[in-house]
Amino acid sequence: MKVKFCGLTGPEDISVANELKPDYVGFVFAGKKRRVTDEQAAALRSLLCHHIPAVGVFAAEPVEHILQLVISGTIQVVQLHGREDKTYIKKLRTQCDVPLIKAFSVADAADIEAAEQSDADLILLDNGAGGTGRVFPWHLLRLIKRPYILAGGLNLCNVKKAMAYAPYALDVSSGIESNGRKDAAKMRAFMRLVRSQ
Ligand SMILES: O=C(O)c1ccccc1N[C@@H]1O[C@H](COP(=O)(O)O)[C@@H](O)[C@H]1O
Repeated sequence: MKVKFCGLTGPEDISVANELKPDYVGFVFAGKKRRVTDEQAAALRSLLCHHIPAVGVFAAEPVEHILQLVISGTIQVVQLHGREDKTYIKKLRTQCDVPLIKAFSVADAADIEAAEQSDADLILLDNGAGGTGRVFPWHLLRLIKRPYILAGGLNLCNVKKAMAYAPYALDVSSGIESNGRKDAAKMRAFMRLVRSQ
């Protein structure tokens, strides 16, 4: 099962990622808590093992900005975490040829249905606006019929249960932090739990 470590902000986080080799790392260009500037993200990308794709996480970002980050090689995958509609996705697709992840906040069966109809390459199921550290009602996952990334409140206590739903990937941010910063011990423990399966 694939793993994405999201919201990396410092060189020390990248060292741990290079050691653990998650399938993706995420740089957040949205919200306040984990937001990085273009320059910070470019510096982090230059330290990151070149086999690990960097995912840019955005919320209703101008397409031109995303394009700049793709062209400069700062990010290799785009994750849309806002209310981007089909027109936005079409515009992005015509201008940049990278895998596209669309996040959906899940509260009920209608949200699952909306996610299933997405034009994105992969859908990501989350609770709320992203980075909240809260889970959504996982029993709704039995309704989903396409591969998905499971996000929202994953941590060392619930990751095994999450894996039983067999998502394409697990995406974790808050659950591998202590005092608002990435915690190397939690990152290692999370990866151990996933890879020991
Ligand atoms: O992490 C953030 O600060 C963030 C801000 C705005 C949009 C998305 C954000 N992160 C995404 O949130 C999920 C899960 O986070 P958590 O494990 O519940 O903290 C993940 O997809 C991040 O990419």
